[in-house]
Amino acid sequence: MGVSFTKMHGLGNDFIILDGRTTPLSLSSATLISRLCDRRTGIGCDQLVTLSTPTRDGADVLVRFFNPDGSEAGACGNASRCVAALLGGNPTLQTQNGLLPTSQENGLVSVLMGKPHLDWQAIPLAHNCDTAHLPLHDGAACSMGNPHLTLFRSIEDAALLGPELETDPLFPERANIGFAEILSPTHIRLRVWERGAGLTLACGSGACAAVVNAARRGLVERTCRVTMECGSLTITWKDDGSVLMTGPTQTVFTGTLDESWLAQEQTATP
Ligand SMILES: N[C@@H](CCC[C@H](N)C(=O)O)C(=O)O
Repeated sequence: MGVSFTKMHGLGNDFIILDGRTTPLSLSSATLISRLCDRRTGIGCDQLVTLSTPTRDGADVLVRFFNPDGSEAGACGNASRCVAALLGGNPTLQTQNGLLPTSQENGLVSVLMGKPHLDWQAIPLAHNCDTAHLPLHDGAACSMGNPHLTLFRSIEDAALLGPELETDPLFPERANIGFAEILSPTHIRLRVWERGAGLTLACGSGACAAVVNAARRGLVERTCRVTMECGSLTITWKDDGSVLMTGPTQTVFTGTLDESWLAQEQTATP
């Protein structure tokens, strides 16, 4: 019997969601993940997401996020919102970055992404830097459970500068690179070169990081609309320090993975 999956997206940031809560999945190979994410020979997505039985009190589901290069990410904002929409109700998600409460209202899905990590060791950076004014294109860095650099410059620079900055030695775990244009004190236009995925149409944690990094520098207020290629998220950096992200999600289709893929899992070399 094949494995069923759901294809979803949040503002064009698209995901394969594999639900292993009833039938546990053995998805250990980075090679297989890359093959599934491939848009020509696999299903195709920006991130592959697995659901399993939670291990922490108060969580409804354990969620893991994988990039097309096979690497695992500690956070994925848009996928978190898609999982909440898929499960319905207001599930609490167990992630590498802790428990994330979710809510749904008027067709929009919110995730409380937790508090950004602003100190250089937690992002992590390779050495001590003023994380709001990095000596790298005058960017600002923070972690939303995954590392983000935000540069306040044209979104047109993303394809050119993103690849080399993702692997800059300043980021020992690589980084997601956001290009943010400040349109007004409550509106940012953003494009993100994602670690392990390249240019995507939207990045939820990148939108949170852009608002946090811009607000730290006094460029925007703590609630902002962040517009990406296919629409906008509303981000609020709350007074208690946590970041709330709200926006639309869409289920595209459900399907069943051909059994031959499971044989690949047995033979694929990580
Ligand atoms: N698209 C995501 C972020 C996915 C993970 C990222 N590429 C990483 O490696 O940290 C989002 O919506 O946050």
